[in-house]
Amino acid sequence: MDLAPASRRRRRPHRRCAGGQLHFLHPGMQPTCKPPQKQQQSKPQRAIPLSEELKLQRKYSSYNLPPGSLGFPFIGQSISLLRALRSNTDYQWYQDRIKKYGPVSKMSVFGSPTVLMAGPAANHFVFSNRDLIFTQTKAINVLIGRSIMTLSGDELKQVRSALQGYLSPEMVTKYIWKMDEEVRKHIDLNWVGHQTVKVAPLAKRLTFNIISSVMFGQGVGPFKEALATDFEELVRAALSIPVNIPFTKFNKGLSASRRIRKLLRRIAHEREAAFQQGRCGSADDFFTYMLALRSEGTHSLTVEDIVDNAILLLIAGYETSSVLITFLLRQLANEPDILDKITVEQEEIARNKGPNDPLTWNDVSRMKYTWKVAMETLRTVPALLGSFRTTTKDIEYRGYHIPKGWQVFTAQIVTHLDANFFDDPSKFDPSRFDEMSSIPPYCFVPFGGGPRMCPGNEFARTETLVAMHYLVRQFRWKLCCKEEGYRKDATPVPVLGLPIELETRSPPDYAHA
Ligand code: HEM
Repeated sequence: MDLAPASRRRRRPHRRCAGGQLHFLHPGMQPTCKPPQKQQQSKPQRAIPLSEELKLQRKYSSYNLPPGSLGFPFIGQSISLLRALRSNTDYQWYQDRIKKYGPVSKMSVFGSPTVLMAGPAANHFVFSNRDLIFTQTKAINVLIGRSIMTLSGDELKQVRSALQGYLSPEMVTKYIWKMDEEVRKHIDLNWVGHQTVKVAPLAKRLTFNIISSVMFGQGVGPFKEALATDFEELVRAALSIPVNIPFTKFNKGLSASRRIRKLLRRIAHEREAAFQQGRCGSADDFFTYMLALRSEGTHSLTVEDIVDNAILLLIAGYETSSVLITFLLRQLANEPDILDKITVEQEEIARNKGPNDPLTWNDVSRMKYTWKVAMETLRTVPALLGSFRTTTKDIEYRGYHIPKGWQVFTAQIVTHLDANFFDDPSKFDPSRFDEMSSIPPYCFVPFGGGPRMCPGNEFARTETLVAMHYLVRQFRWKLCCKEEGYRKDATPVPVLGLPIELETRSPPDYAHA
């Protein structure tokens, strides 16, 4: 079976199905949860057939496994967790488990024995333990190839440092004008003159356009539409069962992956030639940046590897940021006072600029209040569920043994909504970020933490603030369906896509020239 171009080339580090998106895609911590107590280990449910459970008990007879049950073979707790995510009751689901078993419990999700860990100390452990690696779905491995997510050792260090460099504030300063240009174009085309718009798909389109314009420059111009559709297909397939039968999601994803790869490979080779002839500089696009680093000996990635990482970066970047923009707009529809304060901040920044001057890094650095509102949005609706890892050897956490090959999982929402760390946690209150130092480490983790913390956080902050600058100055909006809820798939999605009624606020004197 021809799975994918990437699959022919390389070994896969591991192929456990985690059933999630990029599960992708902070020190001196004292554990805040109580130590494990015998009475917390309530009677294990006898859902798993006796022989299986006996096998397991025999295999790990000398282990002190965490309390909890692995449930039915293969299914385990997957269905009940998925149901909780879909109905947006996952916080309660985690709380029920924590109440029953304590902050460390075993279960089985998405085909693997998994240890759920709760609390800031658990976050710290998962983010920084060297014996844990990113959990990957087989589908993601096949579709995306040998990206940073699958690397280890020196290769991982090299790629991580290259990607971090490309997404660093110094680089964002150089390409922020492209974000500005894409936001203005997007608003002119999709928002101006419309009475209602659907925010979720538009935000996705906007963040896709921004990241593809920053990473590939004009190279994808004529192919942008097709590329966006192919990426949608790829993301859908990343969550599917990896069986290559015609017309399945996975099969369509494979075809999309081949088309994306073909286009990006061509652009990469063109850039390689231009770079060798001194016709482009390292800040021009992602490929030239990576080729320039290679020529300095910083890494030794092939063009094929660079293409794999470009695909990963694009996927990691656009889905998550679009969730943040969508939920910011959703929140602001119900918070006129907060919206007014944001508008004042943005008008102040606009006052000293010409109508067509793009926003600069300095401008964005002054959008402090707007970013607090964005952080509060990420606290209450994290763009990613949390972090999944897989153990590379038997490990120990708080006296419990976790066997090699098991998954560990921490959910962001568990600390984000914990009243021990955030007063009145269900209240939307951006002022809690006035003093960042008042938030204990590893409690607010929308971008993860430790050595694998999101390298795209500055990129995400900048594009979100640029988008908010133009949207809040130009429009006011109301939710078409006041009670519209949201479900969590790989990322949170408003059930109807968040249709809003738009009202134009002021003459668009800063619209795209
Ligand atoms: C609001 C927007 C974003 C959020 C909330 C977010 C969140 C995260 C989180 C939580 C992780 C770590 C997951 C883990 O530890 O399991 C992560 C990793 C990652 N993110 Fe982001 N992210 C965002 C935007 C971006 C953007 C814009 C980019 C790129 C342009 C990006 C690129 C990456 C990459 C490459 C990784 C993997 C890092 C590694 O493997 O070491 N992210 N992200």
